[in-house]
Amino acid sequence: MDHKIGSGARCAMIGYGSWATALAKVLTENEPSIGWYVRNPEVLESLRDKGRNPRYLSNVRFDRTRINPSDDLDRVVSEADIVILASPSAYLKKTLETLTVPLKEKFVISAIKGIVPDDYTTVVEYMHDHYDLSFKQLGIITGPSHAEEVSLERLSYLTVVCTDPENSHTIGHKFATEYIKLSYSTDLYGIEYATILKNIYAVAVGMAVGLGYGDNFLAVLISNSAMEMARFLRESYPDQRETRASAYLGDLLVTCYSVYSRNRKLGLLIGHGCTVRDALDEMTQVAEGYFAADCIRHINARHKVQMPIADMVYEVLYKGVPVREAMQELTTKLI
Ligand SMILES: NC(=O)C1=CN([C@@H]2O[C@H](COP(=O)(O)OP(=O)(O)OC[C@H]3O[C@@H](n4cnc5c(N)ncnc54)[C@H](OP(=O)(O)O)[C@@H]3O)[C@@H](O)[C@H]2O)C=CC1
Ligand SMILES: O=C(CO)COP(=O)(O)O
Repeated sequence: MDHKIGSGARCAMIGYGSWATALAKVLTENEPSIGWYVRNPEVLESLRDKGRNPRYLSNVRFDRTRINPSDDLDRVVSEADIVILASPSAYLKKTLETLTVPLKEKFVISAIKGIVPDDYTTVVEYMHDHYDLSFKQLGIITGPSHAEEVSLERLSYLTVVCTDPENSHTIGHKFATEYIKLSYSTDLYGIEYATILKNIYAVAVGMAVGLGYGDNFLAVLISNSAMEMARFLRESYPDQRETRASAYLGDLLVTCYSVYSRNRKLGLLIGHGCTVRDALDEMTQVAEGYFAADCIRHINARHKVQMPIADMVYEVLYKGVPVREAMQELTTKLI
């Protein structure tokens, strides 16, 4: 396979949470038809009969002639050229467990912002290692983009990352609408880790807000988070990259500030005094930062990058350190 994507390449969405639903909406603005793997019978029936996902972003109405929802993963994948992974990272393995057809001839795009737990690898690394895919047939779609705003057609920027810029542009054209603008990059490693780290920092910001810290401190916490992210990328995988671009800094900012952010909400609940267990139980959507805090700690044991903010989040989430004490200690390490 030469890994060149043709403009007529057919897309399949894997997952039916809020991000999968938002991306499917965007794709169907341009694509005559997309495949869609939906495991949940209630969601499947509703998408087929009413063109609506009853569980996530139920405000979105799909043109039913443009979606092909199915609970047959093999069929959905067989009929596609581009497979878009959009389930939470923690359920990726479970989501793909019924797949028996090979992915070797496909282009696989991750829309996931998390680490595969237990494996301690990013989604791109996981697909490369376990499905024998070349990095040339793997990509990312990301950016500061809450599903809720995308569903309301509020202007958002997405970045497509592939090793081959021509492939990025072919994919990007499929997502370009009046309310979605595209950027492109080849920094697979840096952007994927940025999407993971920003979730941990948003948990830290939520904690600080919940504890009663003000805007002045939040600005310091977020600017230090941006530096910590850049330091991790520089020291773990040096490359020419502009970490102030929207796929890095922009995504960090939106996740730290937006009321839609699930990671910020998790931190907020803990800052307000919930136990970690109660806060997780309270969440109705996935906060990837919870899993990422543990995974990054594990991965960073190799790189030994100074990460006081990620360490603080880990200590609170996994070691039972009281959040007020941990945040107080962190304040002595920020500049
Ligand atoms: N939401 C957003 O704005 C954005 C999200 N992302 C990323 O997209 C990815 C998906 O997140 P998002 O769509 O928001 O998640 P949601 O919380 O909206 O949806 C979670 C999905 O996971 C499924 N799920 C829950 N528990 C299990 C389980 N035990 N086994 C299998 N599947 C399960 C849910 O199915 P069910 O309802 O049946 O339980 C649902 O389809 C994440 O990596 C996130 O970081 C990226 C950009 C923006
Ligand atoms: O990645 C996101 C926005 O760009 C979504 O962040 P949350 O998962 O914290 O809601």
